[in-house]
Amino acid sequence: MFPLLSIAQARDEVRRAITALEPDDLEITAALGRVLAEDVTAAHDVPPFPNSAMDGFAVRSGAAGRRLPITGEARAGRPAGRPLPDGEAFRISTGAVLPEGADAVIEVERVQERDGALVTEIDVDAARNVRTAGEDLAAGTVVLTAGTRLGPAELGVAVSAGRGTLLCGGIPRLAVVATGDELVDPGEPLQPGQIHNSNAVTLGALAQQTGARVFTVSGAADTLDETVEALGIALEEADVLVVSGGVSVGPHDHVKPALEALGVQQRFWGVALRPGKPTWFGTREGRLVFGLPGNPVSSMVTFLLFVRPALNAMQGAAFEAPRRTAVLAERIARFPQRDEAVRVSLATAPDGTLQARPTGPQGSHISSSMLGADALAILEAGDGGVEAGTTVSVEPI
Ligand SMILES: Nc1nc2c(c(=O)[nH]1)N[C@H]1C(S)=C(S)[C@@H](COP(=O)(O)OP(=O)(O)OC[C@H]3O[C@@H](n4cnc5c(N)ncnc54)[C@H](O)[C@@H]3O)O[C@H]1N2
Ligand code: MOO
Repeated sequence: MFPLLSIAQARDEVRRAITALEPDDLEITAALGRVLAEDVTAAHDVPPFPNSAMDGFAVRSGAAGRRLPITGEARAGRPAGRPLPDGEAFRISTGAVLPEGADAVIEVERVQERDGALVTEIDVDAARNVRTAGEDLAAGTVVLTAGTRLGPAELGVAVSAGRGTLLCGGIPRLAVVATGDELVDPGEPLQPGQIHNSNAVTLGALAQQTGARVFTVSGAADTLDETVEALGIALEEADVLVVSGGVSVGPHDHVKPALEALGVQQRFWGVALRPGKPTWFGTREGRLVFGLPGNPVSSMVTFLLFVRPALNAMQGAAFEAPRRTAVLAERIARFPQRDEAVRVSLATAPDGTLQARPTGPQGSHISSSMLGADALAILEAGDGGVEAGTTVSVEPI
């Protein structure tokens, strides 16, 4: 396993092995959660025309107390069709085109209406209740950039900008194989020595959350033959294969020899990271294979640090989310040999600083330490501890 790579070196190895997937041209209703593979430019001004922000009357600006005959109407989708003559008012609905000749809208509740005319109750300044063309999105400007993950708001902006389809990064096809004789499916009773296979569920869920299509989740017993068979089947279809467990140095750890037998080329094995030391990474013809340590926290942390960036980049998004800094709310003992990814919850202190508080005991088997974790605080290896009040680097989960 030696020499151990640093987290950054291991990530560089992963980054180098990635090829972005072929993009898909998608109907916009099918693009939620996908990564934009092109810049989106506003095809026209949004709003496309000056319009009213209120139900009321289109008028020329002027002092209170004017009497203006109501001689036309502009409704949403049905413009008045002629300019507003001086000294008159057009009835207007919210969102209707402001007629030429008008420069303001007076709300219906600010006028007295009698005998086909209105009397203004207030001074009306120019531009009152008028939404100008392009005030939201100006024609020709880039409103969304390639690499953006598309949520409901992004889809709405793209539609307003004139788009009905979007070019989106491809979806990685991902397989999870959990290895170990001790594993039992969720909800099944446990016999002596058995545990529930939680990693298959957490890793599949993390992959789905990162935009991958998890097409198979399977298990393999601790024999070389069965491991080769399960990994071989998964590799047929997968862009990314995630294997849980069996990557350490035990006599029943068959993942590495199995991958070797399947022609997967090792890129690294071993990272100076706690939890996650025995993390393994290899490739076969552009397919990525991650062997993640079996401890439940180790597998989640190494997924977040290595697999998630790869999935993001394959879809055309940034490889890593930018790190932030936070102030430690409690002292943390340091680990002498490896950098440590401490699960922390984040909160903003009254003075505005971001505070990071460990989620509790940090053993790699304490799956509950992932509950309520907002980020991984990356602490450098060393002696002693990192005191409360120290600024540390955190990676959002
Ligand atoms: N002699 C040494 N032993 C170990 C070393 C070492 O350097 N020298 N490293 C330790 C570290 S660190 C880790 S992490 C683990 C990783 O081992 P494996 O990846 O081979 O994982 P397993 O041995 O298969 O399992 C470890 C642990 O996790 C539980 N597990 C496994 N799969 C699942 C699953 N799908 N769902 C839930 N829990 C799972 C398993 O029962 C074990 O308790 O190795 C150390 N040993
Ligand atoms: O590196 Mo292991 O993942 O400490 O528990």
